[in-house]
Amino acid sequence: MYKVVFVLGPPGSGKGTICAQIQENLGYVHLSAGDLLRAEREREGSQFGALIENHIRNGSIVPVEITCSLLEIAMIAREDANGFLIDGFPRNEDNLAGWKRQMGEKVNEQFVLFLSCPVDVCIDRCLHRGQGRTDDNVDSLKKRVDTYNQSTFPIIEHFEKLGMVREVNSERPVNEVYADVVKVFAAANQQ
Ligand SMILES: Nc1ncnc2c1ncn2[C@@H]1O[C@H](COP(=O)(O)OP(=O)(O)O)[C@@H](O)[C@H]1O
Ligand SMILES: Nc1ccn([C@@H]2O[C@H](COP(=O)(O)OP(=O)(O)O)[C@@H](O)[C@H]2O)c(=O)n1
Ligand SMILES: [Mg+2]
Repeated sequence: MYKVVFVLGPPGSGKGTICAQIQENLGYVHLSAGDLLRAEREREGSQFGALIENHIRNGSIVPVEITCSLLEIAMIAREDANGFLIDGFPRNEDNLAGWKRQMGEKVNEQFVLFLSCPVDVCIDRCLHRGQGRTDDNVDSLKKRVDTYNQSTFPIIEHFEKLGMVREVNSERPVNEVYADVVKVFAAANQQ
């Protein structure tokens, strides 16, 4: 069984930043669904490049069969891992249903780390992220925030009802956010 922590929050809430630090210090392997999709988009011979780029620019969600397979392949490649941080997934009902079908029997879901941050702060961070992403522009960001509110927040609520959500306010400086996140992991791993 793979041990899994889902990391969710609006675009720019700091998911990638915090996951990198947890990977470095706690030995979980960081798998960003967005990074895996961008790598697949660039892969020579991929049938999905154009489809993925359309979704990314539109801030809409790629069909789960593609994303979940990329995640599973990446997990199989790191079977030695202590656990996995699944960053930016599941982002809608389709993601959640597909994950349950494909991975439900193979994983132990520890908790959901929810990085909460006001949308205006998140948008500002994305506009200054400096990674040259095709979706860090005002038009795409509006759509990404809509998708977050309409499709992703209900998934967080679903996990909340199951008692699985650990919310950390990520509007604060990274070191303060990280300190609280470490406490969440420490508590979860004591059980
Ligand atoms: N707590 C924070 N305070 C200020 N800036 C942050 C914080 N966390 C992340 N950032 C910056 O905001 C941008 C988005 O962070 P990132 O980790 O890529 O977020 P996400 O993966 O949730 O979109 C990056 O430029 C990052 O350096
Ligand atoms: N589960 C996912 C995650 C990302 N994506 C796509 O990839 C884009 C970028 O996701 P990301 O996680 O890298 O974005 P951030 O929240 O890190 O800013 C999303 O807006 C979607 O178009 C997806 O389709 N399905
Ligand atoms: Mg990210």
